[in-house]
Amino acid sequence: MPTLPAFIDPGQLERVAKFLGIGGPPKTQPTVRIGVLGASQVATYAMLWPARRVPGAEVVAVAARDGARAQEYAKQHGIARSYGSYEALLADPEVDAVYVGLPNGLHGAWAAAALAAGKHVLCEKPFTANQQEAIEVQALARRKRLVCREAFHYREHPLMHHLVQLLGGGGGSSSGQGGGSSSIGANGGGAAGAGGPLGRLRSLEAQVLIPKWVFGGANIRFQETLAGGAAMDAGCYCLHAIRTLAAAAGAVGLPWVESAQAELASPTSQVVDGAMRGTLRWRGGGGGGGSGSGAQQEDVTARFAASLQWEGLLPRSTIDLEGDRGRMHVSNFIMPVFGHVVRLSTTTATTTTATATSNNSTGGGGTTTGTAPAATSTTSTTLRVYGTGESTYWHQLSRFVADVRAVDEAVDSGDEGALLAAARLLAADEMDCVANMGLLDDVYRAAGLRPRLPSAQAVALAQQQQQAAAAASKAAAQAAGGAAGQAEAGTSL
Ligand SMILES: NC(=O)C1=CN([C@@H]2O[C@H](COP(=O)(O)OP(=O)(O)OC[C@H]3O[C@@H](n4cnc5c(N)ncnc54)[C@H](OP(=O)(O)O)[C@@H]3O)[C@@H](O)[C@H]2O)C=CC1
Ligand SMILES: O=C1OC[C@@H](O)[C@H](O)[C@H]1O
Repeated sequence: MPTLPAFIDPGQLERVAKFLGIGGPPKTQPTVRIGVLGASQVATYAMLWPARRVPGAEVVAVAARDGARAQEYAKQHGIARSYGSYEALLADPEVDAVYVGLPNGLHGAWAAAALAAGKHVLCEKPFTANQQEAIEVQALARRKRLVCREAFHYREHPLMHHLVQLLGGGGGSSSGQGGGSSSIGANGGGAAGAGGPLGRLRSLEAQVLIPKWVFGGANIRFQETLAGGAAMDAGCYCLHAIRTLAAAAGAVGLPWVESAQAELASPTSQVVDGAMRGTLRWRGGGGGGGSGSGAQQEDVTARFAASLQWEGLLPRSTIDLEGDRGRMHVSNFIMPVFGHVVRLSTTTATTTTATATSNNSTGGGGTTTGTAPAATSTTSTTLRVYGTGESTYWHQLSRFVADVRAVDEAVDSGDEGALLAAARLLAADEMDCVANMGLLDDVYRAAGLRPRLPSAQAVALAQQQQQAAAAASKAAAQAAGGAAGQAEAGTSL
């Protein structure tokens, strides 16, 4: 039997097969019937492939702006119904939930239209064009008692659950050191208390860098009227991961944006960022960091870097955390199923029990026992966390379907406890989306750019600007013509 080279993970083929939606249990549970807006590639891998393997999820319809393309896509993927407009899909009574995989500037409008039609929504990231739009869409979801979730698929993967548990210090090694164990541990594995094995969290850094060869200049990510920009596309992951991990480690409340710097995608646009970096800060406080000590804590800082014009060869997504007892590096947190690494290094001040024999003034012998700092030792652990080997999208869809069912059942039953649980579930999505979009707005402001606009507003603004520019150039031409005429008249006198 041939052996695989050591650098090839033997589970990888199986994970790739799962990513492609191959295999899986028979579908026996009641189904959430999903409609997809946009006959796109992202819909294929983020929704259609996982739906083949998620019990209770079924894609029943697709809509594209062009009916023939929708039909072709439906045929290719075995989808029962296709529509030539998004409105037509939303009018389908046999669709329970809608996946919005459209350009950023259209997310809010189509999520709202889907909610108004009584459908639950899974909306691609970033949730909307800006925070105001997020507030409005989520308020509608709350009123309609429908799930409306931003598709941060990475957060549902066992890797992210593991990191959250690790930083929260839940469960794990009784050694209190965490890093010393051979495995970080599926159950958290960290020290009980602040920041887990890292100790009190001091700083975090998240990077999502997309090589410049990946998207051409015409891509939606560079379009002003589609709410493009690197912070929107890649930065939203950074901000979300930073918020999630800092909260797990005990940082209280929302950070503020201390500074941000944008690189414009093209010299002709004063709006679209090709790259964005910045710094966030949480004010430390008594008891922050989860220690419960009540002592004054230092601030926590976070840096992020997002790019759509990175010089590197392959996409890169990393998280680095530093606490007062160690540091952690996580690679490929967005697409962990294709390989990722968590490297944890903890430094422990070891103490020894020193026993000394001395003579005291009475001449009798005495023994003094005490502890003295002896040395520090650093332990590094590297591991991968794949869980069952399912993709981030599979985990996302599984949870979405479960939550849609829970909310529908609560509403149908009218049971008070179930309704309360459902309201909490909707509130969690609302707070999360609104907070992330608020940070994105602040990042743009700190970088001297304006927050993005929903497409309808952006198009109207672009038209106004064009009209104003045309009027100004006409006026200038007239003024120049008038001046030339006067000059001519002057010379002829
Ligand atoms: N979760 C993830 O892993 C990923 C998420 N995304 C997110 O998904 C969204 C879509 O990105 P991506 O798939 O790259 O985008 P695409 O350029 O592929 O567009 C997606 C779909 O949007 C529809 N669309 C509607 N109006 C327009 C318009 N005016 N211009 C262009 N397209 C339009 C098209 O659907 P049609 O013509 O068929 O109606 C198209 O198929 C973004 O918000 C992005 O952030 C993207 C990639 C990965
Ligand atoms: O996962 C992703 O990777 C590349 C990005 O440009 C994309 O929008 C994102 O969701």
